[in-house]
Amino acid sequence: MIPIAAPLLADEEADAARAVVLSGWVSQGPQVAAFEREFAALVGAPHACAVSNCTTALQLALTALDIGPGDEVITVSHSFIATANVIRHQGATPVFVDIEPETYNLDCARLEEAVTERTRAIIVVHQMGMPCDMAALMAIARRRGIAVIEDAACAAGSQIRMNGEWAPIGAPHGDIACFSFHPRKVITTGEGGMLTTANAELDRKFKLLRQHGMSVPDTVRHSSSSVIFEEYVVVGYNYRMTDMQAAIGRRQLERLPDLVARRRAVAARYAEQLGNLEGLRLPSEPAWARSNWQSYCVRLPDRLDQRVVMQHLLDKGIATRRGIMCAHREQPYAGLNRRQELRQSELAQDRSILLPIYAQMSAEDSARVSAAVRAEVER
Ligand SMILES: C[C@H]1O[C@H](OP(=O)(O)OP(=O)(O)OC[C@H]2O[C@@H](n3cnc4c(=O)[nH]c(N)nc43)[C@H](O)[C@@H]2O)[C@@H](O)[C@@H](O)[C@@H]1N
Ligand SMILES: O=C(O)CCC(=O)C(=O)O
Repeated sequence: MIPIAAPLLADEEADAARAVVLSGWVSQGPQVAAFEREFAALVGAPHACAVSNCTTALQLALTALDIGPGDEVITVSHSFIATANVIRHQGATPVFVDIEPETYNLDCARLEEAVTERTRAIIVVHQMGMPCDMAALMAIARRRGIAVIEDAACAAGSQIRMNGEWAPIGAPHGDIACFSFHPRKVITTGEGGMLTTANAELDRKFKLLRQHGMSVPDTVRHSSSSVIFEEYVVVGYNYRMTDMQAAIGRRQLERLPDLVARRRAVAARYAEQLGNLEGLRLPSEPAWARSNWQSYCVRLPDRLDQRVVMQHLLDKGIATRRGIMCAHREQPYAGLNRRQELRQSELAQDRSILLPIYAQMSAEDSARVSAAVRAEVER
């Protein structure tokens, strides 16, 4: 069976987790602090804050920006449902903008028509690891005074060229970037997330909010020679990452450049093997983007039925997924007023499929997938 995805975890990660277990300190502690420092350095961000997953990272981002009832947050419907859910959980209103079919990312040409005087933030998704056009987006956001949160759940290791310079996603290019370390992502800690920002005050808020609003962290009190009484200065959450997870994350970070290089090689093989198929549209990078290829999404010819193609591939032992879901088609969002048609989002969900891609995928396996796709298209 060729899976849709597979994390690359080995002895290094197992040994790192074992060492933490045997150390006796397993909750958020020195490993989390080191993981934050190393992640910040890798993406070129002044600050990083580790949390339990990317969904809680997005929630903290909105909370730190004081987004709540009466506020509107612009995002895409075409994303994993957590992107919309975090807006709803704040009591704010998600406003969906359509995507551009080439990158599956927010169509910046459709952005301004969705802005109102209530728009407080944009959650822009770097979908499947492909950077969104941040130059175009930030020009609009800055002009209109709207905060920008990057949902970089899939985008650790992706790069964008801004003002002539290549930079990792997460620098950040908006106000806050949020990452996921779910096993379906390029690097994993089982569950896990990270917020990066250049704003020290926002970082201070994230670190307070993730740990119950506690004024002096338990780690500090634990190693203090004088008695300290902590206070609880805001209504916080428990969104901590454990030291076992962080220790695994540190080993995964060391692998990140190699993991991305290997995924890029798999994507290049797909492009070569599937490039000349009539009616099949392959993903491609704009000149200013380098994807980590978290997912490889192909748009099927209109005459093919997505589910039938997926079943034929599964019958041959090849797992796929349908195009990224659209939140506006799910029950919790069915009654939401829509400000624009989401035609490209719906077409992307209904007419695309995600092919298997992971760092350790053999050339033989990607050739098998390509041959199976070719058979469907030429059927
Ligand atoms: C591109 C999108 O990818 C993912 O969406 P998706 O539709 O592929 O998600 P799901 O179908 O729920 O996929 C999760 C899959 O991720 C794999 N997976 C999940 N957890 C594990 C794991 O621990 N080990 C291994 N080996 N594989 C794991 C399984 O194949 C599982 O089916 C999500 O991560 C989205 O957030 C993302 N936008
Ligand atoms: O639950 C999932 O499938 C993905 C969610 C995720 O990536 C996260 O919250 O970190």
